[in-house]
Amino acid sequence: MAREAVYQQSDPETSAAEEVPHEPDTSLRPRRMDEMVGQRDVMERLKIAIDAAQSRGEPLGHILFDGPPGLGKTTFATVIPAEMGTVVQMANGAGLKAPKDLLPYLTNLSEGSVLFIDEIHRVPRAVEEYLYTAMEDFRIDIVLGEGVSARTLNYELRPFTLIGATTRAGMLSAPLRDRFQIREHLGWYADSELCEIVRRNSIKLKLPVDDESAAVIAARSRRTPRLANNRLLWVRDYAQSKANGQVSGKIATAALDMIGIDKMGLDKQDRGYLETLMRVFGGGPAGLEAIAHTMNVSSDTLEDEVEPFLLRSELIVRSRRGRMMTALGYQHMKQLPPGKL
Ligand SMILES: Nc1ncnc2c1ncn2[C@@H]1O[C@H](COP(=O)(O)OP(=O)(O)OP(=O)(O)O)[C@@H](O)[C@H]1O
Ligand SMILES: [Mg+2]
Repeated sequence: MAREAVYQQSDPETSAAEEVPHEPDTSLRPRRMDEMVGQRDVMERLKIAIDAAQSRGEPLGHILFDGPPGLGKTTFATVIPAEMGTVVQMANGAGLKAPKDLLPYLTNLSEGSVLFIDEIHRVPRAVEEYLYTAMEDFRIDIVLGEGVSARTLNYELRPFTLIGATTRAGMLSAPLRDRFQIREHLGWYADSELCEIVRRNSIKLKLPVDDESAAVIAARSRRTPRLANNRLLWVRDYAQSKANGQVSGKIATAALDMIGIDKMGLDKQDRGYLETLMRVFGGGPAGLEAIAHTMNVSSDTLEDEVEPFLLRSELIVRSRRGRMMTALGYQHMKQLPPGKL
């Protein structure tokens, strides 16, 4: 498939902060559970739940996935219905502004089918309340009209499974969170798992990639499958244009260096964050909003996409007073901490 055509199909709601376009989710995204790599514990628990639901002939319990972007929440939400042999409707929390926006999805449900709500933390409270009875009793009560002429209509729904995904589990209200029988946190991937993803996808892309190149790409993918795919696609372009389509460790390194992805996998935006915190705020503590304003990006982008990995890698810490560089952060940026000059 032509590169352009592939990119047009990529997920429109995910941010395009990367230097390279988003990966063609539709072609590299696993379609079945056994095509997925890693997240073994999560997978095992889900398989048990699916097995049990199928043998009882009941719909699967509602499932909530949380974790940083690109770790497989949407992928799980698409492979689970495939395993169950059922259909899935995809909605986004940001699009469900009023209760009426929820209705077409709920009334379209077939028995045992799945409704996936991405970014479920963005569902407003007024809509969320309709989800409570839908999830618990497979019923919705709609109020029509206003004041004395208002009447309530009760709709019976077909038993279904709600799958919610969020990067911000903390923003979910307790009543909503508690209505999910299964809650799974998706964590970062091991380098060996990313290597395996790169290896499998290079086969799909018909691009021979040796172990060394796969290791370079994996090590620079911030423990995130989406980034591993993006990096792999860029390495493919680079190799096709500069090395007759032959990928080696050296070629992969040169390709990723060229788009500003360093040895740890940090991209320009990640380093821009560290740079800002170091130079403008003297290493911190600095507030998220202040850093976001200075960098001219949204604080949501920083909080969802940039900070989790920097925190995990201990390049920054978060305290009540704000974000601060760590000694490791300074070391990575090849700078001395203030006071050591
Ligand atoms: N376990 C996995 N095995 C193989 N590939 C994976 C796995 N998880 C994710 N991927 C790949 O990474 C891509 C991004 O994953 P996905 O869209 O599921 O992330 P997400 O958690 O929904 O991210 P976001 O929070 O941005 O919506 C997928 O299209 C798929 O190609
Ligand atoms: Mg997603």
